[in-house]
Amino acid sequence: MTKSITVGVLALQGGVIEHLNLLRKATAHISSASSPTSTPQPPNGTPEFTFAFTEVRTAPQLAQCDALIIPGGESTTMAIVARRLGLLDPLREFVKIQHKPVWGTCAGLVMLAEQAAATKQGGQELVGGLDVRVLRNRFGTQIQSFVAPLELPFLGEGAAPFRAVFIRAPVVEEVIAPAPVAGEGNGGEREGVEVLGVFRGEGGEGDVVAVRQGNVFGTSFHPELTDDVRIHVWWLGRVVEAARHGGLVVGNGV
Ligand SMILES: NC(=O)CC[C@H](N)C(=O)O
Repeated sequence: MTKSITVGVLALQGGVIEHLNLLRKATAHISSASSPTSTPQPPNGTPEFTFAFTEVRTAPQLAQCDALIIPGGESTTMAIVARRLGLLDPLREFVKIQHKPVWGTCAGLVMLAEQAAATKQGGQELVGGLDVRVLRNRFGTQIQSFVAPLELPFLGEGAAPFRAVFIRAPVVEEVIAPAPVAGEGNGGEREGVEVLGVFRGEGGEGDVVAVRQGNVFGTSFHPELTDDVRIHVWWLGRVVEAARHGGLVVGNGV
């Protein structure tokens, strides 16, 4: 039987439509090579999954979702609106108790961090889920926005660099719970944080701009502002994997 996977984009503020557009475009690339349809297909021709993409503004809408994107925008505003709509605790439950796949871009990455430095006075509320501390606005103000080629090995060996768009972007300044090195267990607890992308600007030592911890993925930059579907395709692949395993994305392998 075909299973429907509902992917939400948190639509309180920020780049919602751009993500929805690229998600729709990405589905064309999820199919197996032998069946050029918009959904993954087993050999007998019945799609294993179909995707539905939807905007999320309320807790009941979130409850319909199998996976969620928190877009770029302004994390302080998003947190205030989420609090008013009673969405903060349902979001925390979605990420940290139900372990559903979640991807945060830019402000979304800030929301998914357990800690944020350079927050506004009095702090800001976060959803959490990634054991990292982010530093907001690492690359300056809006007019200092830039595009730079970024090597992302998780996109495959020899993958062309990704044109990464940085707009008042945060960086991961500290990984609080790193992924264990091969051979070392992590005591059966939740898996650690894998660094999936490092940006090396001029003279810089390298800024961590893409991380994953189990079901939670975060990027400092904005793939939805390009026409490059590769990261959306990769992430939807992880969502399909999670659906096959009944929720949690298992293991650290990418
Ligand atoms: N483009 C963005 O999403 C900017 C993020 C913003 N600086 C924040 O901290 O929320």
